Amino acid sequence: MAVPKPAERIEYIVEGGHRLSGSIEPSGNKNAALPIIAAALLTDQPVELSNVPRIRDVEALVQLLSSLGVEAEWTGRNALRVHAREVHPTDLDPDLWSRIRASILLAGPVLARCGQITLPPPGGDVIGRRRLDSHFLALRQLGAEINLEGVYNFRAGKLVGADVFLDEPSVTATENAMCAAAAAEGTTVLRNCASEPHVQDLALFLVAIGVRIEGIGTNCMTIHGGGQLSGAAYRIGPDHIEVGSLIGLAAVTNSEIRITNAGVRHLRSTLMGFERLGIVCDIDGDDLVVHADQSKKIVPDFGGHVPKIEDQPWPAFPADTMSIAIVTATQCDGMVLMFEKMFESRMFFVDKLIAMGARIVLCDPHRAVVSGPTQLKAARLESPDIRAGMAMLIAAMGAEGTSTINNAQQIERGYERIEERLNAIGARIKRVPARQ
Ligand SMILES: CC(=O)N[C@H]1[C@@H](OP(=O)(O)OP(=O)(O)OC[C@H]2O[C@@H](n3ccc(=O)[nH]c3=O)[C@H](O)[C@@H]2O)O[C@H](CO)[C@@H](O)[C@@H]1O
Ligand SMILES: C=C(OP(=O)(O)O)C(=O)O
Repeated sequence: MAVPKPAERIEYIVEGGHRLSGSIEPSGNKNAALPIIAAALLTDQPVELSNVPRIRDVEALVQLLSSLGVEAEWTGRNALRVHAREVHPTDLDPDLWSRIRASILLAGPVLARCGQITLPPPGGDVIGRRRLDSHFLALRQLGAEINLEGVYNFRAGKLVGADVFLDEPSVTATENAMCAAAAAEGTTVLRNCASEPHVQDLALFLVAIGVRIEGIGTNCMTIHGGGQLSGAAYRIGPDHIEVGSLIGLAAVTNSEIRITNAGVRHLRSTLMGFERLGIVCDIDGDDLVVHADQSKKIVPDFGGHVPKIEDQPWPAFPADTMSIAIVTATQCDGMVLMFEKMFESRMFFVDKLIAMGARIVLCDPHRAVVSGPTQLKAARLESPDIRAGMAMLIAAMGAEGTSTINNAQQIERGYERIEERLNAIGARIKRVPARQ
């Protein structure tokens, strides 16, 4: 699958009102695959990755690796071999580098490996200001000199371990710092760091190539750097955001589905969020079963007060599941406050749900009150970002009539062959090139 040029737009035509049934397995975690592929540059030995989601962001990162002179080849549908025998961080194509957020994840590994890299500002979802200050703060403390005039230039004669306190638990800043610390001489303590499942996955990958790390899964990691790094075979964990999306989808379409190999140990906050909406899943080994007969009654707070679902850094409810929870709440009985604390533009897509018949009051950029249930009606939609796009796809599948979702290539940045996989369990989605 080639990375789309910006003009290559995809449209989904979605027939609403069909129930789904059967089993579906989530893909590997996008936000784990990206830093792990980047971290494969820390070693000059081959790395074999499996369960790699074959999505647009990953394909774009693989292209970035090739532009650095790194061998990266698909050895199976979801298997990627990366061999960074050499890394040449020169003449980088700004267009390619600014297409995805994850390009910034190469800063730590390439700096560690080559002593310098000059990056164009990264791209990614337009969901509010996306500060990089925590990346700069951490890499500077590990010995990097950083010049930020126009492009971002990172240099380091030698990276040296340090006691780093992040100004916020930024996911990608933690990941960059972990990679730099893995190569830095001595011990690094990373305090106030992120601990999302993808951060843990990256840590386990670093361990697999020979880095000693304590505190994985907590907000304080100790990384013993500077050792010889090897190659490894590593399997990427399931995408808990995709699992959350499938729960929402099943609830909105009144479907019974089994989500296989769902990685249930990372789902507590997600399940708790959906339980507040009256959606209870059964855990069966590592599978999750969403039954069709959900009460979908919003559970009020003690004393009958309006409850809220709010996102926060891990282990709280994930920011990337918020849009999915909002569309799900439109089909639930009662009132709930959705509080998106992390991004200031992620909630604006609710105007599309309102146009479809949802009762939502957007109080400010961070808070929306949803009152349900309401029957959604088909509409012509446009996806602004990965998760809002998925939320629209869910809305369209639960709506009366046939909807069109334009800009659906955004959804494909994060979800692999989603129309094919959902059609296999009963959805009616047609994927077509967008009419210009
Ligand atoms: C490639 C990748 O991995 N992208 C993920 C990564 O982005 P990314 O690493 O860019 O996100 P960050 O963790 O840096 O921060 C996300 C936003 O939350 C804010 N913030 C963060 C921590 C905090 O305690 N308080 C706070 O308000 C930040 O200022 C920022 O606006 O993490 C985000 C938050 O889980 C996810 O939405 C993105 O999908
Ligand atoms: C915001 C997301 O991705 P990115 O950080 O790559 O833009 C996401 O995965 O929802």
